[in-house]
Order: sequence, then C-alpha cells, then structure tokens
Amino acid sequence: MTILDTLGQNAGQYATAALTLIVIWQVSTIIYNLYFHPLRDFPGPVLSRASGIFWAYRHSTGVQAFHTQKLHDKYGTVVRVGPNHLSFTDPQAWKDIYGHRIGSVGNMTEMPKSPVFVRSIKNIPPSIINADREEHSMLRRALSHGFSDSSMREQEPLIAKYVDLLLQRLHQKCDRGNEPLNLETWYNWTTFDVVGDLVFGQSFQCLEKVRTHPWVAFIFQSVKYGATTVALNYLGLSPVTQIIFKIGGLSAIKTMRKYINDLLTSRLSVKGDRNDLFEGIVKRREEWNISFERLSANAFILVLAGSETTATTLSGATYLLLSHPEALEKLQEEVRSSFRSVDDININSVNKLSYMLAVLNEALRLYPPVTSSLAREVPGKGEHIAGHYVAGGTFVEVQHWAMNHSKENWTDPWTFDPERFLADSKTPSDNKLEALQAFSVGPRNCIGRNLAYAEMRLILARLIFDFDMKLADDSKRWIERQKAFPLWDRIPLNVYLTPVASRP
Ligand code: HEM
Repeated sequence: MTILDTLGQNAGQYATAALTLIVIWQVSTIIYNLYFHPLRDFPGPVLSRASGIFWAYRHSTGVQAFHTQKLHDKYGTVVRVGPNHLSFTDPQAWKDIYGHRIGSVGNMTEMPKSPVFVRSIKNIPPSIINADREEHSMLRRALSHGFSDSSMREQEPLIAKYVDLLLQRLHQKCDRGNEPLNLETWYNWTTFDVVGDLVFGQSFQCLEKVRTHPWVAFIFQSVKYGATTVALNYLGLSPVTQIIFKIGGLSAIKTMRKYINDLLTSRLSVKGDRNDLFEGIVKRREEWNISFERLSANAFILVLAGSETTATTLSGATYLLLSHPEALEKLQEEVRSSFRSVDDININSVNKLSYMLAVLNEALRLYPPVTSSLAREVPGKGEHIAGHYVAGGTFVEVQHWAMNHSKENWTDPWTFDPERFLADSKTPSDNKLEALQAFSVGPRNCIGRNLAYAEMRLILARLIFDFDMKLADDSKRWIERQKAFPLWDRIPLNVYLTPVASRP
C-alpha cells in the first residue's frame, strides 16, 4: 500500500468520523431541546421546538411574523417559536418584557436586547437602538429635548413646508383624478425629507426633484439584509455573517457612509443652536467624546426610524380607508367640517380630530410598521412573564403582528373598525386596547411618538381636505401581498386623487 493510499483511506475515515459527530451532535441537540430544555413544557410545533432553523428561514424570507401569529391562534398566548425563544400575546407581557424594572436581577433597569437580534454585524458602531444601557440612557437624555413638545412647536414651520410641497406636487401630478399616483412613495419622500431636515439641516430633495434618493433604496436593502444576518446569528453562525458582510455589505456601507459623512459634516458646521432632533447629541459631542462614526450611526438610525415607520402607517391608513368607504366618509366629514381653509390645519388643530386618531390607531393595529423582532433576553436565573416562569437566557418577545391580530385581545381582530378606539363608543366591546403598543413601552420605547402622530395627522388631514381618493384596481389586497423583514417590503399603493375644488 502506498503513502497516498494510506492518506486517502485516513481522509475518508476522518470525513466519516466528522460526519458521524455532526449527526450525533445534531440528534442530541434535538433530543435535548425536545425533552430536557428548560422551555420543554411550553407549547409550540415540534419542529420549532427542536431546531432554530425553521424560525431563521421564515425570518429571512419575510414570513416569520405571519407564521408566529398563526401559531398563537393554535397554541394560545405563549408559544415556543424556537428552541430558546418564546412569543407572547398577553398584553401583560409588554410591561414584563419591555417595562422599567425596579430592583430586579443584577440592578438591571431593563431586560436587555440580545446582540443576536440587534448587533448582527460587529464592525458597525452602535447607535441609540442597540447601545448598551449606559450609552443608551446618555443618548436618550441628549435627544429628549429635540423631541419635546416645545421643540416640536419650533419645528412645525419646517414640517409644514414639506407637507405644503407634497400637496402642491400631488395637485400638479394627479391630472384631476385621471392619473393614479403611488402614494406609498409620495409619503415616503415626504417623511424622508422632513426627517432629513430635522437631523441634517437639509432635506433629501425627494419632493423638490420628484425622485427617490439612493438612501431610501439603501435603507430598505439594509433592512432586508439585516433579516438575513439575524437569521444566521440565530443559528449560531455569527462568523459567517461577518464574512458575508465583509464580502458584500462593506462596499454598500462605504458608499452610504460617504452620503452621511457629507451631510453630517455640513450639519456640524452649523453655527449656533438649531432646535432639531440632532442638536442634543451634537452639543455634547466633545464633552462625551462621541466619535464621528458614532454620530453617523445615530443619524442613520434617526433617519430610518423617522421616515419608514411614519410613511408605512400613512400608507396603511390610506389603503384601509379606501377599502372601507363608510370609514372614509366619516373621516372626510370630520376633517372637512373642522376647517374652513387649509390655513386652519396645523399640528395643534389636527390634535382635536378624534376619529382621525382612531383611524390611525386602527391602522397601526392592522398594519404595524414594526411587525416583530423586538426580542429581549431574560437576565439572571429567570423571570415571570405574563404569569409564566421563564428561565434566564431565553429570548422573549411580543410581536406586534401577533398581538394585534389575537382573538383573545380583539373582537373581530381582522376587521378594520376604528370605532373600537373611540372612548365614547356606545358599542360594548371586548377589545383590550392596552394590547396595542405600536411604539413599544419602557425605557427603549419610541422617542419619536409625538412627532410621528403630529406628522401623520397633518399629512392625512391635508390630503382628506383637498382630495377625494379612489384605490386603483391594481392596489387591491395591498397588505396581504406584502412580506415583512420585519419592516414591510411595501408595494406600490396606486390611488386616484380628485381635487375637491374641481368636483363637478
Ligand atoms: C408610526 C411611526 C412610528 C412607529 C410605529 C415607531 C415604532 C418604534 C418602536 C416599536 C420602537 C422600539 C424599537 C426597539 O425596541 O428596538 C421605536 C424606537 C425608536 N423610534 Fe420610533 N416609531 C415611529 C416613528 C418614529 C419617528 C418619527 C422617529 C423620529 C426620528 C422615531 C425614532 C425612534 C428612535 C430614535 C427609537 C429608539 C429609541 C430608544 O432606543 O431609546 N420613531 N420606534
């Protein structure tokens, strides 16, 4: 026998041994997950309890949130969606998972976010969304003034400028109701321009130039890509994620960084105070020694969080209204009887539109901008969540999509019914309104909530005041045809707009 033969034989034996070890490891993991894991008594489908691969696959293909909702329908308010992962639809879970925690394990004031879900790429500097607790509370304090009511009053003329421009463009382009317009894009351009100005001191000129800025496309690509990296990390393949990022993501990030860096440099050169969303961080830049990269990461997150979500809700509300003529009629009646002219419509006056608020809340329920993926990791030895004892190290979450469509929380959960949110509604209802927490709760909840409502009310009021709207045939079943990563992969929402003044 030659040396080569012996080597070949050995290589074959090593490969067989390695394969056998992998199979034994996989089988024992599955047996452990099913029969010995601390979560073994929680209900869920056998495949999800046995391996994380099914959750990871669904997450990366944009269908995970929909599947989890179906599991809740079948198994109840708590479901084991992965071997080490529970999803809850009991509203109490909002407080137990995301709420402030006083005197809890290890002096922790919050249940921490897991790097698996929020820091899938290690090389990208953290921002407010994924910073650790200390850095997060510093950033949050610094930003809070820019999001206060008094700041919003100062920011109103800037917001109104873009809303005016949106309306002007829609009048120019609508061809008196003969040319359908993709409102999903128009909303996105508007919210993007507004937040661009509120962060960088200049808009992305989407409305001005009637074109999508490369950032808009990049933001969504990064969200989709993020779902895949989370899925890989979920399976313990973080090193693969880092390699894929180095090969594919790095050059895209570099291109985007150039855009951000130019805008940021120009923002940092502004002399004196600018009462916008970013001023609080800019002011403390030197005192806290915040690097340019960290500033840039926070600016990116503010633009993403402040544009996508608001545009999504406006699109969802418009679609749902146009698919429910009786609700549209009520809203038209409310808006058109409340104002004599467009000059009366402002952030203060739209606050009084109670039916509009109910419409927006119902849209946030049926089409939540963040469908899922706000997972936290149970600290210490374990915690009680919605009456269940959950072992330390478990991923726990409330998924908006599942919570908002739960038959335990809502009467007719799939029906668009804004009335359920009206306090003076005479109809008896079993709706648990506290189940809707579109902006999350606790120390990491949405800091932009008031801004979002102000922007959405203003834009919707202006549209309803100026136009009659009709959904184009190609935009029927608009929600059902989309995927979520876990932000929506929105498809065009084509609408015919007829100026009210030009109606025969
Ligand atoms: C309908 C509109 C919006 C919805 C539904 C929404 C929803 C949310 C949710 C669910 C979170 C928690 C994320 C987490 O736990 O990881 C969040 C965080 C955040 N949102 Fe919003 N958001 C909206 C609009 C806005 C706007 C207009 C801004 C302004 C820039 C904004 C800025 C932020 C920021 C900075 C955070 C991180 C807060 C922190 O970690 O302390 N959001 N948002």
